[in-house]
Order: sequence, then structure tokens, then C-alpha cells
Amino acid sequence: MPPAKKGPKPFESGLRRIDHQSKVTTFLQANAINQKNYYTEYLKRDDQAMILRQLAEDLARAKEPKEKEDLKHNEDEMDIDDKDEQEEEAYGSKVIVIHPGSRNIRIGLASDPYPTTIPNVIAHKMSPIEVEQANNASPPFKSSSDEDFLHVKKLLSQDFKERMRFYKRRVASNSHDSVLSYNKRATPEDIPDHNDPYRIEWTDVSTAPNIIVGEKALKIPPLSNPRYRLRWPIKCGYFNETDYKSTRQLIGDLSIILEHAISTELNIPEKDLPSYSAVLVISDLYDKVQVTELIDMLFRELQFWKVGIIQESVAATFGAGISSACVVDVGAQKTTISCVDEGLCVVDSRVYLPYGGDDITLTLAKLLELSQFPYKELNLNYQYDWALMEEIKSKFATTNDAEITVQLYNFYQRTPGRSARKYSFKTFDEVMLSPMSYFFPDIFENENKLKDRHTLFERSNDIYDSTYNDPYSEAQISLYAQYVPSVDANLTLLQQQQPASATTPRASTKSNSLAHLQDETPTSSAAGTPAPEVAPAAITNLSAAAASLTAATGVAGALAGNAATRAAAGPSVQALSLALMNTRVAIQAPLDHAVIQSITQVSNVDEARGKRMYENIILVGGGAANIPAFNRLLEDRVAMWKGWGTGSVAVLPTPRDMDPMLLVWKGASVFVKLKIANEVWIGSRDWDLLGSRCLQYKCLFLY
Ligand SMILES: Nc1ncnc2c1ncn2[C@@H]1O[C@H](COP(=O)(O)OP(=O)(O)OP(=O)(O)O)[C@@H](O)[C@H]1O
Repeated sequence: MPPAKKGPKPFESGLRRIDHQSKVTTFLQANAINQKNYYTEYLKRDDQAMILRQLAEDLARAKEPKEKEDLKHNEDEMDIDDKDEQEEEAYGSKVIVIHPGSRNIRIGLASDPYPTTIPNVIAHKMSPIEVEQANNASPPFKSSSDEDFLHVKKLLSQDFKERMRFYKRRVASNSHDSVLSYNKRATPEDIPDHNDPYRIEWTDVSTAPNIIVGEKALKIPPLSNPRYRLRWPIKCGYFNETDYKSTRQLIGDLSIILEHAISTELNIPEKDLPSYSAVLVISDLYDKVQVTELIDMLFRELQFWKVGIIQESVAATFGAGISSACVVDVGAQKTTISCVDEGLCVVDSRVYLPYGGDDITLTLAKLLELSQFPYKELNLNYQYDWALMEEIKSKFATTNDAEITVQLYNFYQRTPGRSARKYSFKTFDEVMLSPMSYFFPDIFENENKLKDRHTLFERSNDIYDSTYNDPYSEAQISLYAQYVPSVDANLTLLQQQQPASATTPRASTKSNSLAHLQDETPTSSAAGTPAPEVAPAAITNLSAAAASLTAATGVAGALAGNAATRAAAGPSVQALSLALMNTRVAIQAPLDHAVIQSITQVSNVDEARGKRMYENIILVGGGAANIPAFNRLLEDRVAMWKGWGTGSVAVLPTPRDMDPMLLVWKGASVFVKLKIANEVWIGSRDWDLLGSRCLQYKCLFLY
């Protein structure tokens, strides 16, 4: 065969290619960069970030005259100290510290010793039809005869009995019968108005204001003329996306409540706010969009000069005057746990649980109902009845087992338009079972708590790869894997894509009691926490499956808080974990397990520090810390699940007899008076220019 002819190939069209030897472009063509030698300083130095450059300039400017003055006067050290203190106080009097909660807002000047607490609620005038429609839209409370409730109650009672036996407390076998027979026969006694020193002043709505805020809103008679509807802008620690139709409506309500608190409680007129700064206390596992919206509101609606933010756990340690602790904050509708080490929150130890004091109130009401509570018309949808049950909880709920015996109590029930009624009733274990349910959270009504999240406010997305980028915590992920059934479905899906070489750890089926721990310690899951023994069988199986996946994909290493192992666990697992965070599913992890999971993240990095955390647990917020002897119960249960003999556990009392509900606010007010606080202020100009991007430079945390 003859060799093929050399030369240009003809195009299919038959045209011939002519090589002109000319370049396609006259631009210089750069070669690809060799990544090995690539280095840039872009945004790596403080002086490249405008916001930090400005801060440095401001500080230098502020320092200059002071230095000159110092030289001129040459004051002795004592005087300077005094002056500093006075300066701090004067400075604090221009800073308003705001700690918004699901039920209460705590607000006050940083120079005040204590904040003012106002209910975080607003009432809007509406037509009766609108009010009825809104009421019908929210799901009613379940009854005390609900099967799930009764099932968990049985486990709870069993645990209570074992605890009493463990501490050798005598429980009379006929206690319940005696309570039932007394309550069945109890009849109320009418108290004429002139004999009732605590009669309620119901809010007068005859002038028909469009809105009523705070305490007054709670005292509007339910069938008033005109009618009003109550709205709580924060639910379970996040924006309440159930009761609002638009983001504007919610932000508007919040700013009205704050404005009202500032003008009526702090006596600061709205027009003066541009000369004040605000410090906002935010959750540890905060929602980025929510924080951004709140800061935006403080600048745009309330016109503050500067705004700073601080995390709850860090503020709590400032308030308690300690630099390292495991902070357990049980509020009205949410519980958060975080370890703070040397003033910084350990990011992987953060836990958020959507339950709190409100759940205890509801559980107590159901338990009393089962004990023939004599006030039969109790309707927790009415504010006055909710307040009554809260009062009964505050007065009689206890976890001090020495007090658990048949007790005779009384209360006054007040309804608008009727004179007060005095009821007597007996209780037995109801007063202890209700706070104990923090360790059996399946008893709570969890389904609707977070179900509307992100229906109004979007989830925060990374601007580069559009993945969800809300804060991430290994402790939280681990609890999700153990306690959220729907997570398991996703994990199983992932499992099918991974080599299944793992051994499945045995899920515990033991009772959640003290007694069996006298001679053995609980089985641990692969993630290093006790398995959820109280959970229904389905959840127990799911947690086993999740744990096996955890091992299969290497997430076990990731849960240890090691960033390298976490990265090695694979992007799919990480992406899934992130997607699961802050979803609408409520984790029903028991409080004791959650505390252990949080501290485990510290222990995995440094065992000695972990031990220190166990010995420095502080209980803040109103939901649990105010219940007598709850710190002892928590100590016992954490020690029990952690394993006897593996180090001591101590829940410290609130320092200086401070109200645990105010500790976080107090800490934030102390923080703003420190020099370091200078670095956290965001100016309105920074905010206008950079928006939420300035947060990464202005917060003492990054994740
Ligand atoms: N003496 C008491 N005994 C029991 N519970 C109490 C007592 N005093 C207050 N509480 C409960 O504390 C809860 C309010 O606590 P707190 O003010 O810390 O919550 P919050 O900050 O509004 O809510 P959250 O932290 O959930 O957003 C309520 O559930 C209330 O019933």
C-alpha cells in the first residue's frame, strides 16, 4: 500500500485549510499558574479589611488626647483606677443591653444593676372572626388521655419510684388514691372582691387601641370588646413563623415591643436612640438570617448608633464571673447547652433543644388533670389559666425527693367578670414528675414546635456554593443522628453509597433508672454518648442504624471534633449534616444525655478540660434553675449516664444569689464595659456598606 500523502487534509466541504501562521489574538497569553507556588495575601491582613482599618484608626484617635492628658496631669494610680471605673459607668449608661427570649425580653442600660423584664408579646385589635380563625388555625393542646403521653408517663413514674427507692424514701402505696378521693370532692369557695387583695386589674380596652404591648396585653379579657389577638414574635428561640404572615409584620411587632420597653421602662425617648448603642444577646447556635434581621431592625427601625452582639453562653460565664463552664440554659421554650473555655464558646459543643419551662407547665397541667384537679374549666389557651398553671408550677413543683408526699395546697382562680374562687387540692408525685420530664422529653408535644421554620425567613446560604451555612455543631449533629427518626432515612440512603464495613453497636434497652446503675454503667453508642434507652423502640433501632452508618462513613472520627477527620468523612456526609441542622424537626434528646454529648466534644480534644467542664456546670434561665433541687437531680443523672467513678459532676449554684433568669443579661452588661468590647461594635455606616459581611470581623466567634 502506498504511503499516505503528507500535507493538509481537505475539509469535508472540500475547502482547503490555509495556515497563515498568524496568532488568534494579540493579547499576551498567560500560562496557567502552578498551584504549588501560588500564594496570595489577599484579605489575610487586618489592614486590608476596611472595617478593621477603621477600628484601628478610631482607637488611635481616641488614644491620642488621653495620652497627652495623662502626661499633663501625671495622676497617681489610684485616681486613674477610679476614673476608669467612672468612665465605664458613664459608658454603660449609653448602652442598652437586650436579651430577647421566647416569653420574656430582658432590657436595661449596661450601667443598671438589673434589667427590666417584659413579656415578649403584643396584642392586635381584630374582628371576632379573625380572632376565631387564628385560634382555630393553631393546633389545640393534646388531652391528658393521649396514648403517647400515658406511655411516657408510665416510664417517668417508674423512674421516679426507682429514684425514691434508691434514696430510701418511703412512698405510701395509697398516695394516689388519697389524692384522687380528696380532689374529686373538693369544691371552690367564692371570695368577694373586697376580700381579695390580689385581684387582677384586667386591661381596659374601652378606648380600643390598635395594639397593646407586654404585661397589659396578657391581661386583656379573652372575650373583650373589641377583640384582640396575642402574638409572640419569638417561638422556641427562633422567629415565630407560625403566627405571622410576613417578615415585615414580625419585625414590626418586635420593634414595637422594644420601642415600648425602651420608652416606658427605661424612660429613653425614641428620638434620643441615635446617641445610644445596643448590645444584642443571641443564641449560641444562632440563625444567621435572624441575627442579620435583628441587627438591621436595631439600625433601621430603632436608629441605634452602634450595635454589638454577644452569645448567650459567653454572657452567662461573664455573669457568673468564671471563664470556663458548661452552660445549661433552660428557658421557656428552648434549652441550649454550650461549653465555654477561657471565655470562648467551644463551637462543636453547642446544643439546641426545643423544650423548656412551658413544656413543664403543660405536663403539670395534664398530670393534675389525671389527678382530678378540682378546677375543671382549666383552658390553657386563655392567658389567665396559663398564668395560673405557671403560678402553681412556680410554687409547688420541686425535684427535692424529701418533699414528695401527699400535700394539701390551695390556689385562687380569677376570671374576668367574676369574683375569685379559692380551690384546695392535693398532689403527690405530679409536682416532681413534671420537672423530671426534661429527662423524658417524648412526653412533650414536639410535633408543631419547629414545623414552620424557614417558611417566611429563608435559610442562610453560602454566597459561593449556595449550601446552607448556619452554624454547625458536632454535638448537635450527633444528637440528631440518635434522636430524629427522619434523619435516619437520609443516613440510610447515604449508607447505601458507602462501604458497609461497620459493626453495629448494641442499642441499649435498659430502663432509664438510677437503680440499675448501682452496679453497671450504661452502654455507649459509637459517638460516645449513652444510647437513648427511653426512646420508643423505633427510635432505639434508628439510633443503632445511624450509629452504624456513623462508623461506616468515618463520621465517628468527625464527631470527635477533629477537623481533618471531619473533612475525610466526605463532602456528602458533611453536606447532609449541614442540611439537617436547624431543620423543622425537633430533637427530643433528654437533658442529661445532651449535657454529656456537649461535654464529650471537649473531652475528645482534651480530657482534662472535659473533666473540668463536668465539675463546672452552670444552670441558667428560668425553666429549670428555679425548680428546687433541680441542680442535684441533674448532677445525679449526668453522673449516672457518664458512669460512676469516672470523675465528679457538679452543678454550681448561681453566684451572688443572682436570679438565674437574669444572669445572661448581667454578663452581657459586664462585657460591654470591658475594653475588648470596643472591637465588637458595628457602626451604622459599616452596616449600610457591608451588611451581614461585617459580622465575621465583629464577632468573637466565626462559626
Ligand atoms: N420559680 C419558678 N419555678 C419554675 N419555673 C419558673 C419559675 N420562674 C420562672 N419559671 C419559668 O421560666 C421560664 C421563663 O424563663 P426565661 O425567662 O429564661 O425564658 P425566655 O428567655 O423567655 O425563653 P427562651 O430562653 O426559651 O427563649 C418560664 O417557663 C417560667 O414558667
